[in-house]
Amino acid sequence: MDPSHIRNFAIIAHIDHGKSTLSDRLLELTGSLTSREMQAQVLDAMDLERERGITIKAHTVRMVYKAKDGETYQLNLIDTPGHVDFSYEVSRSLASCEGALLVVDASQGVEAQTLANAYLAISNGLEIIPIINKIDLPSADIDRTKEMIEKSVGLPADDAIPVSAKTGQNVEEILEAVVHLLPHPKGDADAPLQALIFDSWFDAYRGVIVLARVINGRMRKGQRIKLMSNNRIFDIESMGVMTPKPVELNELSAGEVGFFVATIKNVADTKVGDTITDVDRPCSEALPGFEDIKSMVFAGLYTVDSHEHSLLRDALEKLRLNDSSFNFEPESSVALGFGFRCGFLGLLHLEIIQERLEREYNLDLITTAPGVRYKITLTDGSMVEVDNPSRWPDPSEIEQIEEPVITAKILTNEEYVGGILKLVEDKRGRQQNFEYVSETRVMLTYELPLNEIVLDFYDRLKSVSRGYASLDYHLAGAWVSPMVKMDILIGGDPVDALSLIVHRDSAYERGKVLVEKMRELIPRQMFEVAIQAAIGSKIIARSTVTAIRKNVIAKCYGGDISRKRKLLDKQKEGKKRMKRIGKVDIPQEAFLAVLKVGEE
Ligand SMILES: Nc1nc2c(ncn2[C@@H]2O[C@H](COP(=O)(O)OP(=O)(O)OP(=O)(O)O)[C@@H](O)[C@H]2O)c(=O)[nH]1
Repeated sequence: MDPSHIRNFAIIAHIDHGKSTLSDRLLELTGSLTSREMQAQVLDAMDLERERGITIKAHTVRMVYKAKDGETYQLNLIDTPGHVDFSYEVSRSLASCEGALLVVDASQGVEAQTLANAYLAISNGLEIIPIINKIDLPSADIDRTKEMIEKSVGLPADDAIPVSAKTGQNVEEILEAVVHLLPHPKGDADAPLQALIFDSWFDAYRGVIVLARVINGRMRKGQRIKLMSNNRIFDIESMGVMTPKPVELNELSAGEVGFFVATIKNVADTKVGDTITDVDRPCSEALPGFEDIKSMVFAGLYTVDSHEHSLLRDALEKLRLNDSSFNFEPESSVALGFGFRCGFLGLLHLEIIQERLEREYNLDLITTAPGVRYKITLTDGSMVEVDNPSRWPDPSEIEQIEEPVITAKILTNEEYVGGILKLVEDKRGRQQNFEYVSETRVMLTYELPLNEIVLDFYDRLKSVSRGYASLDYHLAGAWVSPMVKMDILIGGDPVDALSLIVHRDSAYERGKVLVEKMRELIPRQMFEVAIQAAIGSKIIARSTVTAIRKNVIAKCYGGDISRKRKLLDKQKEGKKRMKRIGKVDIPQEAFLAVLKVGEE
């Protein structure tokens, strides 16, 4: 199609501001969907996405729109994931667009991810149309929202379009604005092929499916293509667009967006951000902005039942086919047996993988405390990267430790600033900026060690702000910090899976709270159990689970048999979620108790 009649755009928003609802409404208006098909929100296809109300994978839909000027346009809506863990994917989806709709909830106003996403769009050179959504709500305040868009995002808001994605009010105006305000793509269809991969996944029936934006040249069925980051060569077997149903095509040319299936076996070969070119007539250089995304958060995954270990490996392999940003390698623990050390983009990513393993593969899992990767310079001058406490070098061999640091932007109401400042100081944060973005809203910019964020930061931020704070972060560098390895001993034996890396100055406090928490979580046994926290050979905290005196069944003395049965069943149920370590049964929660340490 003639590029002057193509518009490629994304919808960006803070979580829950109505991106999916608006996308559905646009599809409906352009006749891409009948209202019968609208029952479920189609863009959030996976069950898990729907249940959690978040969009995990980016998708793209082609719509055909007959505008009021009588012309017919091809509108490609590129859906972007909304969460910080996936910000690289967001930035690549944006790089395949010329414009973006910035959706802001009129009752909430601008939030941290509104800003983060708006800045990503601006830095990718996109034209932005502000959309003020949810105007049907009684608490909607259009003027205030406009003011926030101008003041904090720095975009003119006079032309912002007030809509209700729920009732459909004013939504058609958005389509007109897309056609008239957003620039059309400018590629050259006769140049050598240059296309950007902005998503890929594994489909059980079709193999690896890649979403790409053709920047220059043409992509054709049967074409032999090369991926520029790894020089791998594949043949395009089929291609097309989602409408949102897949429709096969023979060609996509400069400016267009679509999917293709090639002879690709492994989704890890198709890296988001990579450039596709033609083998016989290659382009001279790759598109800018390619990054190999690295895991930021690491945790061990083990099955409660050690016989299920190979099932876990199969499940991880299958999940990895679909998600190249997640990786794993075998590890073993004296306490937990054989398991896997896994790397994730962030905490939400970890939770998603863990939940899918439990739900789709029916596995009962133990996750060890999530941590980060440290760069350690040893006294002999060599350097190692350590993300697993069990590989922590002997302190006498450590010269210097560097920990990853993020820049966090927290947007909140004035009245919660006090509580949040205390929290970020507690978490070793260093203030970079403190700024009023409106009369009552404050934007705090802090540098914080990532290690402190993966523990319990989100939950505590939510509780000190009663939910009125939003957070966005990106990796900013590293600090040299005196980190130490803290071991937990149960009944005198160190439990390797409970070890964690903490800052030296908070080790005592952490240790104290942790052994106390563990004491509450570990059920009483027939004997006394000591719980100790230690740094090296030095015990820094201790608590004791006292022994049970009576047999539980004795309580049912004289009772009828069904009560006794019930009690035994209940005990069995309890046992299932326990892991026996040495002589002691430790419940699953105890392994995550380290996460709760910061809570009052
Ligand atoms: N009253 C009202 N509710 C809306 C409107 N638009 C969306 N909602 C509701 O707001 C909630 C969030 O909407 P979604 O469309 O799922 O939000 P989202 O931004 O896609 O969320 P993520 O995919 O999680 O980023 C849902 O309960 C919607 O029904 C609107 O115009 N008015």
